[in-house]
Amino acid sequence: MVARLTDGLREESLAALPAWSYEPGRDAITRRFLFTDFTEAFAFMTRVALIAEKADHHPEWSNVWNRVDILLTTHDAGGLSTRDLQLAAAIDALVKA
Ligand SMILES: C[C@H](O)[C@H](O)[C@H]1CNC2=NC(N)=NC(=O)C2=N1
Repeated sequence: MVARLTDGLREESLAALPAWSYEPGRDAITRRFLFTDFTEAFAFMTRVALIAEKADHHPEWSNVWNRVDILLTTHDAGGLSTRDLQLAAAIDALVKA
């Protein structure tokens, strides 16, 4: 099983993911994505879903029209792990492309 990140490692790793916010209450990271409309938002969610399923690591998320809110944490570890950092980086790459 993957381990929760230590405080030091978490701070260091999150410096590489500046678009994400740390949520201490959940030991999670969150990011809001805004698109032009629902079609664009849902297309993004579909791409994230395929990546998440392949990695067997899934976001907690919600969608309202053009907005997608994503929270990443590792349930098996009880907090943030390297699996969340990897998924966050892959999601960032999707919106940068
Ligand atoms: C059995 C399966 O591998 C686990 O339940 C996976 C699935 N997706 C997961 N996603 C997230 N975010 N955290 C997990 O601990 C997790 N565990």
